[in-house]
Amino acid sequence: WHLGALDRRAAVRAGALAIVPFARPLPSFAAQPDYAGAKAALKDLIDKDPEFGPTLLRLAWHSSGTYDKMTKTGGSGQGTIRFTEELKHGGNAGLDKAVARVEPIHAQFPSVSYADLYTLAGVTAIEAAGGPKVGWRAGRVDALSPDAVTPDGRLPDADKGRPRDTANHLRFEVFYRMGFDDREIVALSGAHALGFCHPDASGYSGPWTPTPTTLTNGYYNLLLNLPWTLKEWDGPMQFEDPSGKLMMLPSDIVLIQDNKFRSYVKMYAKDQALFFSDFAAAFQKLEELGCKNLKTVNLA
Ligand code: HEM
Repeated sequence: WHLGALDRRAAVRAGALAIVPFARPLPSFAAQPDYAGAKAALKDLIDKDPEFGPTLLRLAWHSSGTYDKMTKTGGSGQGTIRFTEELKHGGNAGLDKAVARVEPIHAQFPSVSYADLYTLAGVTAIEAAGGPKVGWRAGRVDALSPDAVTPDGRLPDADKGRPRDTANHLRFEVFYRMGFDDREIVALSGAHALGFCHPDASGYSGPWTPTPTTLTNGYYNLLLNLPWTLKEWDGPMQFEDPSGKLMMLPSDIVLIQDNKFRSYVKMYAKDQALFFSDFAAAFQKLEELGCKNLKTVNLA
């Protein structure tokens, strides 16, 4: 069915343009979600409370760290960590507070999905802590019901008993399941340069480094150079430095007990730039596991 030029003009005059078959689809006037605005609001939240930055980073990681490459389930893509069903998973203790503090930002930018917002919070926190710029792409679509929540047990436990069991857990049950290798496990663990363990969340206590709001390769240097001993207390098994102020989880200490992990710890302890570039690549991979059709957007 083809209209000649004259018929086409007649059709336009008759107001029938929309049914002319060769008319192009009308451009969409729906506003692009304001990702830059959302990022600025997240940055503002962190600037006002720098110790909350690491908690947001942990939120981003736990929202992504449920991915299973075999079944292609889990991952950050559907924003499911906001559901009580997922927040009550053992590993997510304390993250209800982080979800609650992101809520007003979602209310301010409702067209940015929760899934995008949580991962954006992670990369914003890394940058705010002086870390590398991590690539971030938009387009995650929130699940509307908790049906997409994956079973509890996909996030790492900090202690599986013997060091070899903890190492096997990190490798086979958690990080290889997501598609990471040993080098990436050690690079990602460097995030523990930031933040604290909270007795009312995980039960563990204290910061890993003396500068918990600044990302450096200090975590690796402390692991290698301090004499870590068992902390004597009523809480779960953790290690402390001679001052008693810094801590390591059994899953951190495993990174110097296992020879393969240890070689990467040494590598990053010597070279902060290499840590930053490996960390940025691994974190972008993490936050995009299982996500489809992501697109680069302007964040400036
Ligand atoms: C290797 C396995 C890991 C284990 C067993 C582990 C375990 C933990 C535990 C028990 C806490 C304390 C939570 C609390 O009490 O508030 C914590 C905090 C944290 N984790 Fe991990 N983690 C692991 C890997 C990672 C990764 C891959 C990242 C990010 C790339 C990460 C980032 C953080 C951050 C930033 C905090 C501090 C949170 C805060 O200050 O509120 N962790 N982790």
